[in-house]
Amino acid sequence: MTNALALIGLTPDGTVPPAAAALLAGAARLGTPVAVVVTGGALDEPTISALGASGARQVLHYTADDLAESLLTPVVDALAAAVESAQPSAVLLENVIDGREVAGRLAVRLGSGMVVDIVDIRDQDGLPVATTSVLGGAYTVESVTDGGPLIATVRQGAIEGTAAAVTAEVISAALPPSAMPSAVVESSNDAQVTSGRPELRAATRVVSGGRGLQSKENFVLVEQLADALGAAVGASRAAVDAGYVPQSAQVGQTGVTVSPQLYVALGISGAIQHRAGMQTAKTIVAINRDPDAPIFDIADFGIVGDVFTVVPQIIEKIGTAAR
Ligand SMILES: Cc1cc2nc3c(=O)[nH]c(=O)nc-3n(C[C@H](O)[C@H](O)[C@H](O)COP(=O)(O)OP(=O)(O)OC[C@H]3O[C@@H](n4cnc5c(N)ncnc54)[C@H](O)[C@@H]3O)c2cc1C
Repeated sequence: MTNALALIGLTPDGTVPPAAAALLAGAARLGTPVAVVVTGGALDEPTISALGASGARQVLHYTADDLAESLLTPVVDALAAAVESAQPSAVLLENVIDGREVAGRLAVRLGSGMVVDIVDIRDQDGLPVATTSVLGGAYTVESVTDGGPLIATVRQGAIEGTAAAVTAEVISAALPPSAMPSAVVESSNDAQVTSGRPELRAATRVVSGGRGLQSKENFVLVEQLADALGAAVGASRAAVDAGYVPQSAQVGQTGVTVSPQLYVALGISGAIQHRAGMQTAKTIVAINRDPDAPIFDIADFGIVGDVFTVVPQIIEKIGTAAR
């Protein structure tokens, strides 16, 4: 059986991130799931167990002395070494900035095909077939590669299910200093986390607000519903441009792409550029006072009404149900 690699970037405190399960589930559809982990030091037992619990049959663990200083180059080196030893049919990475950069550099090194932001992956007669959702979700595209492994970045939340839990076999190797040119990190500061809410891209529930909220003060209603649901807060570009929320919350073509289990759109018309970032959500709920708003074309549940009347009632009901 062929191997399929999943690059697992550990969290700053050394634990296995939630995204690992989806990457390994995708890899398991193609063959034997193999996790590739790059660290500056040893891997501890809980991390190895967690990788096995997420389905990694094998863990290819590379240590790199210059990992903290060399911007991503050691990770590309590690994946190139892993591809050489495991001869996989595919390499899956998270669709985040680092993941896309590593994927691109690896594809150039290997002369392989690369697809970004895939929403599904399957095996067809031993060939990995990756699916992307394009043009605002109006079309799906299936891609294969005709040489080398398929390199793909996977949209968070898009691949459902998990690989069977196993006991992972660990193979460790030290990476020699990279022969490739690399940018060098001279100093860095941790970003301040100012919210206890889930991170937007990885959230299983997202509540987004649009121009229909009418002001920054009113946008608190979106945050209240998000908190009642344990959801992340998103926004349309019109809401961002109007200054209701920072740009980091923008969902859509020029913002972030999300694929949560639940997406609630409040006072959002559903322009194609917004849909491009949320159309693959599993369940879409829209509240809009215009019955002809295009968001209702893709909503699973729609409420025609004023957000300032409907949303407080929903929050109240959620509170009652929780009591
Ligand atoms: C190149 C390009 C890239 C873009 N990228 C993005 C992107 O990444 N993300 C994005 O979102 N947009 C993007 N846009 C903008 C996009 O075209 C729309 O302009 C934007 O999505 C509209 O935001 P909105 O739905 O909040 O506002 P509107 O279109 O103004 O809709 C507001 C909605 O709120 C409803 N409403 C008003 N008051 C209430 C109320 N009290 N209760 C209930 N409903 C109410 C109205 O009926 C209306 O449907 C992009 C545009 C371009 C050209």
